Amino acid sequence: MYLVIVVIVLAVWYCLRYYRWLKNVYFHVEKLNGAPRIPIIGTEYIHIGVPKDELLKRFLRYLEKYGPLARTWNGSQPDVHMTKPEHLQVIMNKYITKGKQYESLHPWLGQGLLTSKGSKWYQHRKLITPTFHFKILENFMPIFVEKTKTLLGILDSKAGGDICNIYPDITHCALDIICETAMGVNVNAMSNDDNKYVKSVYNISEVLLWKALRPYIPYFLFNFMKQGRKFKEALDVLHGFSKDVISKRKKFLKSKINKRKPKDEDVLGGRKRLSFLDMLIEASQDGKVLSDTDIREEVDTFMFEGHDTTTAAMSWALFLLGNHPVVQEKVYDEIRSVLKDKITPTTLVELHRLRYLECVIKEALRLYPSVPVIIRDLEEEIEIDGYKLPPGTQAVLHLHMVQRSPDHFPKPHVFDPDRFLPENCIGRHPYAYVPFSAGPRNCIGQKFAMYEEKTVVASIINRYKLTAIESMREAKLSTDLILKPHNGVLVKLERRE
Ligand code: HEM
Repeated sequence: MYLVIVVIVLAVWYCLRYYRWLKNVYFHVEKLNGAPRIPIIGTEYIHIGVPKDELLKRFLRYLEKYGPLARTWNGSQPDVHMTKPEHLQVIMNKYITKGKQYESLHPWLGQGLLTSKGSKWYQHRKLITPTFHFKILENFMPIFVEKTKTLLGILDSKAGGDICNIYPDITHCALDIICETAMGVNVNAMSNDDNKYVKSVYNISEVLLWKALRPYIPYFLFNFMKQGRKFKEALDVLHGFSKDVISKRKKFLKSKINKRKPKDEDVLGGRKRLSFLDMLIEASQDGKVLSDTDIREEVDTFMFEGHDTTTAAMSWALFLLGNHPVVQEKVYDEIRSVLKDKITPTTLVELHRLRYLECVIKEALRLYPSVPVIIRDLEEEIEIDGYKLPPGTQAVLHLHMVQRSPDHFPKPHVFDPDRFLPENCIGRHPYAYVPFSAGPRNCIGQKFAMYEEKTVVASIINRYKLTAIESMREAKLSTDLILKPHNGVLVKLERRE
């Protein structure tokens, strides 16, 4: 008898919930175009069996068919895909809570800047913003230069020979740069990519993508699977490493304060500049403002956001230059006129004078944005293009599609750095080009990224003539967590002198 009552109550409760969902969510979202929804799995079937290098292409076709505002269903959860600058402008400014899909990053990054929300995000963003001031970034120039010179040494051994893939070398260089600037430690990824920390960064990114493509696997099951165990192993190494660095750094900085007259050389492992970690420890006021966990989460976030993104951006820029010899020579001429006989740029003034190179880097980020998609949680109802989107909808903002819109970029698939000459930007919609996002949650590291990219790319073009092996048409796009060239960057390198 009791069982019958329980079943009836549950059935009524379920029917009411279902009715509410139909009325408040389903009927509104179904007004948008999209593939037919199947109960329980929604439209997830559209990704099943699609290889990694086909995912983005397939989805672009979906958006071409159903866009500019299209819907998919992740079970009963609606995702609305937006492809116009006007959509991005509204969402990026009004909604600052990240989409539910970012939850897979929580075990690694916790509540760091990228993933946190509400007042915690706001306070941390306010606290951390000054550490990205260009005056502070200027102190990182010697690190960019030192790592770039090591990279050139590695590329020298590949020049004049067979076809080589420079993507792994660029990745190691970016990792060395971010480890030293974020934590003040050298992991020597360029000389030893067998390093446990470096390997764990690769492993965790790989597993995160694997899991993102399988939202139907619950976490309790995932933890017992091979991929789940690999994730846990990598996580232990990464957290262990950053905790260890933080505690050593704290002790060191404390002992420095206690010394009456610290020598300059003591400040940072023989260097005067401070790493992001040192600045966070200073701002933490002995745990009153930032706890040790807060600090670790922010440092891990810099590690995650600050190396794969710049690697992809530098690699795509080099790939495009390798495909466009006339543009490459124009960049080379500019570099020679700014650097004269120097191997690498060493000051911000020199970087600012590399204006045409900046246009190249911007155009590369237009065609191949490192972060092709951003997701926001619509916490309140919104009306967009005449459609009512209920609270809880995930707004999926397709930067790569917006940036290839013929309405804003004539011949959008053609590589043309002149689009970014100041006179050609006049009148362009401010949200037609947003590789670093826009609004309150834009990329805090965009200046850092631009300085790093300019230093590395200028130095490579200054030393070698690059010929790309794959054309733009041939190159396959791999949507790991970021947009990468599926086969790496295959080139022939020829020393210029
Ligand atoms: C070419 C290189 C880069 C690109 C294209 C890029 C792009 C982006 C984008 C699109 C976002 C917004 C993500 C979202 O809303 O989901 C973002 C956020 C962020 N980026 Fe970058 N990024 C780059 C480099 C960097 C670097 C070098 C750092 C740090 C050293 C960094 C740190 C961050 C952080 C902390 C956030 C979160 C900011 C917040 O929510 O307040 N990024 N980035």
